[in-house]
Amino acid sequence: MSEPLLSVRDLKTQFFTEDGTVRAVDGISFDVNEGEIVGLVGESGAGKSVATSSILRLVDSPGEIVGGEIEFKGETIFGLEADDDGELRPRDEMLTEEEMRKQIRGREIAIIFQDPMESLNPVFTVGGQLREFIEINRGLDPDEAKAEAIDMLREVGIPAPESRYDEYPHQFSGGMRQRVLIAMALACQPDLIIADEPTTALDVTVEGEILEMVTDLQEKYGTSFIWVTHDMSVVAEICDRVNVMYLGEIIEQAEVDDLFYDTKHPYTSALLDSMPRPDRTVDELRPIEGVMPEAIDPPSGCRFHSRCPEAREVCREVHPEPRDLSEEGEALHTAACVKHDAFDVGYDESPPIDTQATGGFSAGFTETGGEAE
Ligand SMILES: Nc1ncnc2c1ncn2[C@@H]1O[C@H](COP(=O)(O)OP(=O)(O)OP(=O)(O)O)[C@@H](O)[C@H]1O
Ligand code: NI
Repeated sequence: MSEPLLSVRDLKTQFFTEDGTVRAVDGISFDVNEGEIVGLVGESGAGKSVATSSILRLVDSPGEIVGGEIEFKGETIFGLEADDDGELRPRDEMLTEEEMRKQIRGREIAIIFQDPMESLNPVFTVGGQLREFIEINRGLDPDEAKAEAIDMLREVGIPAPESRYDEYPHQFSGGMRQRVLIAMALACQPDLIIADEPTTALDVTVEGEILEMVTDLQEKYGTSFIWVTHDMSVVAEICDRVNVMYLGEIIEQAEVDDLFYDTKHPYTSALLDSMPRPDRTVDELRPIEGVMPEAIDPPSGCRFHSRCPEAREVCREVHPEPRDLSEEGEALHTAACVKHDAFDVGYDESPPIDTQATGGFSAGFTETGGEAE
């Protein structure tokens, strides 16, 4: 197999706040291969955005990447080594801040955010901004860059691109603005586009159209994507492989069909049960019980145990690292859950525990309530 385009190993990013250390990304590993759309999925606060900004080394104080390796096309975006005194310092071959700015960000790795108005300047025309971006990054002269900008607007499905070129961002709908950002991301022909929930704010029809367009463009240009979302139906629609995040960790990683039809982590099952599906009625929808604990003080053992319907005593004690649970000859499928035999820590003998998901509390209340009446 060829080298992955991007490889992330044991990445840790923390925020040093007054209340303590927030372990926003706590040792995640995953790859992105050429031409793949890789999903990063999980509830709000799971660490998806911190993970993607770490890849571009765009973590602001009080945040810091404190460990791990990020390799992109054989170059070291992040990597530490111990010096003679045992202190960790950046490895010599780690790209400098200037190299990140000039070579990587926007050019080789582009990023698209949820809110297009963060990236578009309201006082300049859409076309002007796109043209300038192409001029600067690709060294084209203004006329060539304008022609290219119009082509790109057409490419992302903006009708009458010649006339819309001179309009301002507020004259575009949310969906059209998001298409402009995709055009901008594609304009430098990057190898990787990171999309951080770009369709979350859009209505479902517009979202569907954009996802379809992205799939087409991906095939045409062969660009790799990391697609961040909390929505499993988006994952189903466009991803080849998926990483499920919970409280700073990747708890399951698989090809999209394996994730849906051979789910191995109870959190992934819970996410899937909470999602509307054509083959289910609304009554069958089950929201995930409880709230995600704070990343500043994660639960002991498995971080999901406090909300897990299958939690046992051992889950409170053992912190599982993801393991490959695929059969021989199958694609990689990792999960971090000790209910699988591969972990061999005594799950089967361990007594079940009450959690927010087993109805431990609510069952108690209903019983007493019933008796009182
Ligand atoms: N500047 C910051 N200072 C302190 N904590 C932060 C900061 N930025 C993020 N965090 C914390 O890091 C954790 C991960 O946040 P992140 O934004 O990556 O979540 P997310 O999965 O992208 O969620 P969402 O779906 O809401 O975008 C959260 O606990 C968040 O509170
Ligand atoms: Ni986010």
